[in-house]
Amino acid sequence: MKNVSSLCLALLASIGLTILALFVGEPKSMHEVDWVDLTGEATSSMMAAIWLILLALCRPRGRVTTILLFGSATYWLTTWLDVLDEFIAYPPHSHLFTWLESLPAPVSMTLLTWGLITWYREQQAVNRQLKQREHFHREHSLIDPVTQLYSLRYLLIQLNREAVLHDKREQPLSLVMVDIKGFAQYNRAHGPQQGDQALNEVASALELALRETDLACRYTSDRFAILLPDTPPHEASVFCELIRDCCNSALKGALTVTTVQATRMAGESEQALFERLNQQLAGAKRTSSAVAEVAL
Ligand SMILES: Nc1nc2c(ncn2[C@@H]2O[C@H](COP(=O)(O)OP(=O)(O)OP(=O)(O)O)[C@@H](O)[C@H]2O)c(=O)[nH]1
Repeated sequence: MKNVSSLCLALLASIGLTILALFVGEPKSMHEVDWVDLTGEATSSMMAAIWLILLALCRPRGRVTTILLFGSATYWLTTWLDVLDEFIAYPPHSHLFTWLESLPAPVSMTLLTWGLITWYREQQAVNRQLKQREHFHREHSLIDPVTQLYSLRYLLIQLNREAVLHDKREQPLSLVMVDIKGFAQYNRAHGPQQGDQALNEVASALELALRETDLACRYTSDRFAILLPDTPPHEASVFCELIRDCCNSALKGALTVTTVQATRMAGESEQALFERLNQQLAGAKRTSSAVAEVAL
């Protein structure tokens, strides 16, 4: 059990104080006991004991917990002395128990206040850390870990922005899609590390071929998408061929890519645009397989 030593210490202190009280004072007779007072003080003491146990059980070890445990243990001991006071009469010349009942109370309150302030500061630091971690995660989920290109999520954010400009200012907006042919088989034959290397070669080729305003992202496993803002269809078509040649020469004949391009129509949704590109890609792959079969 966490913080069990603090609980044992508090219990030992209460036993010690009880023995000392019995040693110094005289037990009161039953008719001297003020039962209303006793009920109030016993309830306070019980609640203080529950706070102490809960703190010991719930809090992890550390500076804040130590301060809070000391504070609440001291508070519980003062309430315990109040309960004892109901059963034991101290001699008028002995001030020890008067002091013990009065002095630790402000000390315990000061400790508890200090502990709560430190707890608040600790929580603020934890919140800051969590925020930073969440920000880091959000930033990095926009980057594909294998190719270091942007992820599809980032491309969609940018596509949304560009689509607004496209609709408002009638600036043409095109997209190119690149797909590596037979990548699954290449992966099986050469292993995933070689597969990763091929993906990185395509990514580097894309980065070299891109203009400053273009944006390449990893669309899915062996598929890449390139956003070409302010690019009309005929320019996109030239760019599409250029990208295909760049990727093929980067892959040095080990693999080849299929590329297709589409220009966004006014008001066309991102989903419809990608659907059009994927259909074009499927058509292009079918044609190239048919050509390959004829060649064989
Ligand atoms: N090395 C590697 N392989 C991946 C990664 N992500 C997905 N893959 C693999 O890429 C392959 C993609 O398979 P397909 O979509 O069938 O692609 P393909 O074999 O090129 O098929 P076609 O595109 O129709 O020619 C699967 O075998 C995936 O396991 C990755 O990050 N690294």
